[in-house]
Amino acid sequence: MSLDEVADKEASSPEEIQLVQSDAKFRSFSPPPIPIPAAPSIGSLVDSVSDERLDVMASHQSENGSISTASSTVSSLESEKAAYEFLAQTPIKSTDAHLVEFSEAMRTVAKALRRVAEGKAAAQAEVAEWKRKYELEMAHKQQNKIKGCGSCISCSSNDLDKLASQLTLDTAASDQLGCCGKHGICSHEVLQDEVPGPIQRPNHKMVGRKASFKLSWGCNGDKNGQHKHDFVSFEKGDITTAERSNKQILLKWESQPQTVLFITKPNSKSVRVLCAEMVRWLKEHKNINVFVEPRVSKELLTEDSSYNFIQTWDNDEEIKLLHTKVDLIVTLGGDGTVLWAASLFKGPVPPVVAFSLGSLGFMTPFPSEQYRDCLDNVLNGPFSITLRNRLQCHVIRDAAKDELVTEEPILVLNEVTIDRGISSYLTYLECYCDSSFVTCVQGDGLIISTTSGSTAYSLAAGGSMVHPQVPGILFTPICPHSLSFRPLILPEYVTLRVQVPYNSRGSAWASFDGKDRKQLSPGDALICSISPWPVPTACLVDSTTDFLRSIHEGLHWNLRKSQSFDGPRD
Ligand SMILES: NC(=O)c1ccc[n+]([C@@H]2O[C@H](COP(=O)([O-])OP(=O)(O)OC[C@H]3O[C@@H](n4cnc5c(N)ncnc54)[C@H](O)[C@@H]3O)[C@@H](O)[C@H]2O)c1
Ligand SMILES: Nc1ncnc2c1ncn2[C@@H]1O[C@H](COP(=O)(O)OP(=O)(O)OP(=O)(O)O)[C@@H](O)[C@H]1O
Repeated sequence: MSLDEVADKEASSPEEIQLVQSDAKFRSFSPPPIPIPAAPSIGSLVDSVSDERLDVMASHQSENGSISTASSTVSSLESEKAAYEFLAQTPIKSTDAHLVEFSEAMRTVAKALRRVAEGKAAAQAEVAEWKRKYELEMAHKQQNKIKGCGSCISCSSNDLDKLASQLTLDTAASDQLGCCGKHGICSHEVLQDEVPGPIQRPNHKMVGRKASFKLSWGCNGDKNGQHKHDFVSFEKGDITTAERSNKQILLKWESQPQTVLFITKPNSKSVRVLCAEMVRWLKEHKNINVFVEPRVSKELLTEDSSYNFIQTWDNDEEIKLLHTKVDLIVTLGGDGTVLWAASLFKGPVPPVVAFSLGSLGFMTPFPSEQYRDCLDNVLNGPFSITLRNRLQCHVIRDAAKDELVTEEPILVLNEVTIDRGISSYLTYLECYCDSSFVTCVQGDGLIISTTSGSTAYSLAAGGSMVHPQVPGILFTPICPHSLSFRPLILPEYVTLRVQVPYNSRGSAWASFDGKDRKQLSPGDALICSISPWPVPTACLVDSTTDFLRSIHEGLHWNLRKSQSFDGPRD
């Protein structure tokens, strides 16, 4: 008699039959099978009930409040009846235990596979970064072989080799150690004599060599200050802060900038008019080559065919090469236009001069009415910049964890938001920082923000405002359903992993600078770290003055009428 037959015999009520049948069905699908002999005697049947099964039964009994009953049931197992009763009454519970055990084992395997996939993404990012460093170094050496370091008087080739060999640090700043490493950062590394553009328009003027520039770090506004990478000295075993990190960064052209890219807010008449005026002024008064977006090119040419000097692009491949052609980006719009401009560059970004034609303008300090003076100052240089870090975000799909190539990383200047989308359930997210568990988010979602983005969505969700030059990553919950979930600011060198657990009730949605919603299903993860490609934005005055001005004027930060002198005093 098979176990099912035994059970069938004992199960007399329809409910019991159902239970026993479903148990049999489960058993046939359950991968770790309960050892069941084909035609057992009652003795072997009892023997075949594993220790685990007894444990389950014992715990089942103790759960029901009678440990003593459990032991008496164990002893009575020796009787046939008790065995049948046990099988009839507990099959689902015991099989469930196996199923739970099995599914937990599967989850562990899945987790391990996902970790591998995530490690792969991080490794790919690292490999890309090392490749870039290597290519920069090779290009740099090549250039030096050809013509030496003409622009940096005090740099010798020995220094160069020494500096090149120091290219071991991970930070974006240290990446840029080059022939000007002692005194600043040279842009030679990203310059090319010839631009391998895929499609050259016949009537378009070829864009010349990109202008080179140098970055230097001033100290407390001292514009002649020197750039140093070592913020900490530990001579003679004593740790001291050698340099303050909050230095103003200056950009000084070493050759005249020749090409400007315009990025403009769509559907705005005032922007269109201003763009047409600025483009003509730059061409006629500064002899600058101008690139515009295809939409703007159409608009300008429809308006006046004499704009035939402007250049544009036809496809994404050409966008990828823009950074090799463009010396400067001019944006006309609000913060959203700066975000849009940054999103076009998946690698290095030329300096951005942002004119304010929006309502807030945290990242758009230049007044559009004075564009001539502003552009004159920037084209002549030197000018202060804010080096705004971006976050690179990799989405790791649970379903694609075995595939070699993961989805392209997405770069954000403000933040990546993981929220509940249209779902009305709480978002449930597991968060890790490097390999340490951070927390589980249960609420509307989570914002992982750059310090530039600290005044945007993160601020609205209760995060702190942080000077954009501070190297950090903000970790800000959105409406957490917990009283103690305060926002965090983490150091810029960490890698964050946000995972939708398998037992989440629904999907989460990731959006990048408020765009490109991507669904994250249970098992999917998002990995974020600081990108090696910051966005250098030109300052009207300097980084700190511009930042404070934007929070005063844009947000009316801490605006309160002053208390009058007239009243009680100490
Ligand atoms: N509740 C909120 O505050 C909320 C909600 C969704 C998105 N956002 C923000 O909107 C950004 C997208 O901007 P958009 O212009 O494309 O969308 P949008 O047109 O909806 O404008 C969003 C507003 O955020 C401001 N803003 C953008 N970046 C900022 C920054 N770094 N500092 C201060 N203010 C900033 C813009 O000036 C604008 O007023 C997202 O990155 C996100 O930070 C905010
Ligand atoms: N060149 C562009 N192409 C496509 N979309 C753009 C472009 N520039 C800006 N946008 C989009 O247009 C929207 C509005 O832009 P922006 O924030 O600059 O203007 P605004 O809303 O008038 O300014 P503010 O937000 O300061 O009031 C943003 O969502 C942005 O992504």
